[in-house]
Amino acid sequence: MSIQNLAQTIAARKDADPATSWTAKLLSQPDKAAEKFGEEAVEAIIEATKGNRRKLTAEAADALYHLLVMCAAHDVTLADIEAELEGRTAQSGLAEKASR
Ligand SMILES: N=c1c2ncn([C@@H]3O[C@H](COP(=O)(O)OP(=O)(O)OP(=O)(O)O)[C@@H](O)[C@H]3O)c2ncn1[C@@H]1O[C@H](COP(=O)(O)O)[C@@H](O)[C@H]1O
Repeated sequence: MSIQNLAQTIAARKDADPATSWTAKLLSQPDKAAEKFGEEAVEAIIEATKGNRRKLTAEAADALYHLLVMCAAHDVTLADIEAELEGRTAQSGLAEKASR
């Protein structure tokens, strides 16, 4: 699944029943969403330091999913994040030209 499709799926869970959807449950509990992102990020770090590529891939997917849920719980969308990244690309381009 693409990150864009995952973000869309998460956004669509805002009106879902927290009893049947883990995503809806986290969206209704922003602090829990943040806690889960922290846990998954630490698990990804552990696998990275162990050099376990397969487990790092799985933990990175968990961390990415929970990062998007945490952001969605605060109405920060993937488009917002992409716009932030785009702004940095433009800035670094300017900095590169200025340093020439
Ligand atoms: N990508 C995910 C995803 N990744 C992880 N999880 C859930 O996150 C929960 C917590 O993960 P953990 O790794 O902590 O699970 P755990 O059982 O505690 O295991 P460990 O901590 O021991 O590793 C589990 O219930 C997982 O199923 C996810 N739940 C949903 N999605 C996506 O979200 C969509 C919507 O799903 P619902 O949440 O069911 O609406 C799905 O179609 C998926 O695309």
